[in-house]
Amino acid sequence: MSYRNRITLRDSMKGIVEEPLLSLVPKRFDYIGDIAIISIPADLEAYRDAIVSKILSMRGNTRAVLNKVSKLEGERRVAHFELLSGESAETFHRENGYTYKMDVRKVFFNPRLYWERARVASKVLPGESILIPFAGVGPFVLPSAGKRTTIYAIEINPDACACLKENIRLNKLEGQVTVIHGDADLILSVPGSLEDKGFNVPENGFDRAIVPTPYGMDHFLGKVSDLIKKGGHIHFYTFKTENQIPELIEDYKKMGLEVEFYRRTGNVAPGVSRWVFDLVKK
Ligand SMILES: C[S@@+](CC[C@H](N)C(=O)[O-])C[C@H]1O[C@@H](n2cnc3c(N)ncnc32)[C@H](O)[C@@H]1O
Repeated sequence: MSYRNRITLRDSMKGIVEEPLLSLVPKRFDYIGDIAIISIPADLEAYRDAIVSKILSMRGNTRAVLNKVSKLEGERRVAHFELLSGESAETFHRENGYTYKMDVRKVFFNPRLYWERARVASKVLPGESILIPFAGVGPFVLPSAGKRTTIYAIEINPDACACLKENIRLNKLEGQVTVIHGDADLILSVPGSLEDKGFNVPENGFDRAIVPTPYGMDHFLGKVSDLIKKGGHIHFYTFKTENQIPELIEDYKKMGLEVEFYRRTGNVAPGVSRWVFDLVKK
């Protein structure tokens, strides 16, 4: 969860870091489990130890501090981190009632999306069969499986895949989730490959798909839509500027997908946001 107390990290560094450098101190940072994650600008190099000490004093059980030194990279969407304090980047994170084990340096996980994941899970109905490509360590998988559904999850990063399997076990959801390690784009392109890999594809299609699409993979929506039954739901994530949205809604309509709801779920670059579209197949 993000550190959102009234006293920000920047406030608490007043008197230690002087202006104009003080304005470079991030106001907020994230926690994944007991690991604090910050991005310290290069100009604050001389103050790194002081910043780490301050972070460690802010929450008693902080076991490690990681400095994010690159943006999310590659198809695995993993950033480079420096370990500024502590022994390892392995942690247990609690979100929406489920426990996630992960090594923050090897997998993608964004703790700021906890509310959005709870929102999507609240739409899931018992008995549904649900396709979740780009599953990561399972933050969309576990809450959906917890509703007595059948989940089919695909993930390309072997480390994320191993964590996902471990998290299914940790949360006692074995038997409800089939996990495939592989390229979802490739798997969905070859007819019959889902069945070959152990997925029990329902005759009329899946009831629902949750698609936390990586950047640049919007073409994936057509492939998913082909696998969803009429009246079924797709929660589709995409990166767009606000002025692209009206045209996108028209495109979805032309694909036979009704937009039931959409909203911004975070900013990723100046002017560009992550949006979610709740779509219904007509
Ligand atoms: C934006 S992250 C979302 C992860 C997870 N759903 C979450 O919300 O934390 C995208 C995930 O898709 C995986 N990925 C990227 N390309 C993929 C592909 N072609 N097939 C399957 N998984 C892929 C990445 O390894 C990463 O875990």
